[in-house]
Amino acid sequence: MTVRFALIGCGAIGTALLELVQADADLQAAAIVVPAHGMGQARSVAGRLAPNARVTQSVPFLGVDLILEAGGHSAIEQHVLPALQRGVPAIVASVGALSAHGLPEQLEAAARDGGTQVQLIAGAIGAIDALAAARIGGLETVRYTGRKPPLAWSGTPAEQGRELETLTAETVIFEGSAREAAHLYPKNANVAATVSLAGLGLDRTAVRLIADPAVTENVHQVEATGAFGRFELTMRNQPLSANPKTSALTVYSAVRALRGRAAPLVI
Ligand SMILES: NC(=O)C1=CN([C@@H]2O[C@H](COP(=O)(O)OP(=O)(O)OC[C@H]3O[C@@H](n4cnc5c(N)ncnc54)[C@H](OP(=O)(O)O)[C@@H]3O)[C@@H](O)[C@H]2O)C=CC1
Ligand SMILES: O=C([O-])CC(=O)C(=O)O
Repeated sequence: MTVRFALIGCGAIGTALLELVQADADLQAAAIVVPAHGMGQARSVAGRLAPNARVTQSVPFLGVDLILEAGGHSAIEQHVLPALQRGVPAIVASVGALSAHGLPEQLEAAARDGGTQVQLIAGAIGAIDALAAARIGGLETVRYTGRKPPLAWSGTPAEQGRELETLTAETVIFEGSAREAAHLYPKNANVAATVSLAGLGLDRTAVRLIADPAVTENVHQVEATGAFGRFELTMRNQPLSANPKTSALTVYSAVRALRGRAAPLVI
């Protein structure tokens, strides 16, 4: 069975994903969906990595079995909700978008109306299976700390009142709930949203974000306690050269989710 997918967004994740799946016999990039100003660049990526894909500004009505979103928060309302309503299943990378009040419920309603399902990928973090399972027994505390090199926070509120390029010591740039973190840092705190949605929820998950000149990786730490016991997780992820805000593991997580739709055995 060949799964024909539409890729939403053709930036760092989208391009690296196309590169990894181009030789997969049972996956076919049927469409690449981008904003008007991104059509030229997406055509050039398609020419190199997905010559049979249509480059469009909206998900085609025909010939698409699945959509994979890697376009940013705005792509959820623009492309994912309508696709779900028409019965097309979706895999979502921009999990932080679900920090908007009402959006998780809208996604659920759209998927229910379309008789389909939306999958949020684990992305740059691990142990989401353990956390979601632990929730069933009852969680007490979940803490998430995201630590990245200073320049990975450029173009974010972390720049207010400080020069990221000249930081000499680790600096806490945010402390608060996962909901606030995901809202304020849409390109850097998707993991905060993922951890909270799997665990204690967007408002009860404590988040710290740190700009640290001593690290070269994107470091994600989760500490959880509950009836299951406790765990501490540290991920030291290599950033993508095309976008240092984003870890390479996010791409692998998206590819894994995609391959899982075509594979006869899934782990
Ligand atoms: N779940 C996780 O663990 C992680 C999730 N992410 C999220 O994944 C998403 C993609 O990341 P990444 O590839 O690194 O980001 P990039 O900025 O490299 O690529 C995103 C691309 O999508 C385009 N785009 C913007 N809006 C839309 C839209 N409405 N429809 C289609 N395309 C759109 C952008 O265009 P333009 O630049 O012109 O706006 C850009 O080309 C981001 O939301 C990011 O925050 C990232 C890392 C981890
Ligand atoms: O890719 C990462 O390391 C995490 C990230 O950007 C996010 O949580 O949005």
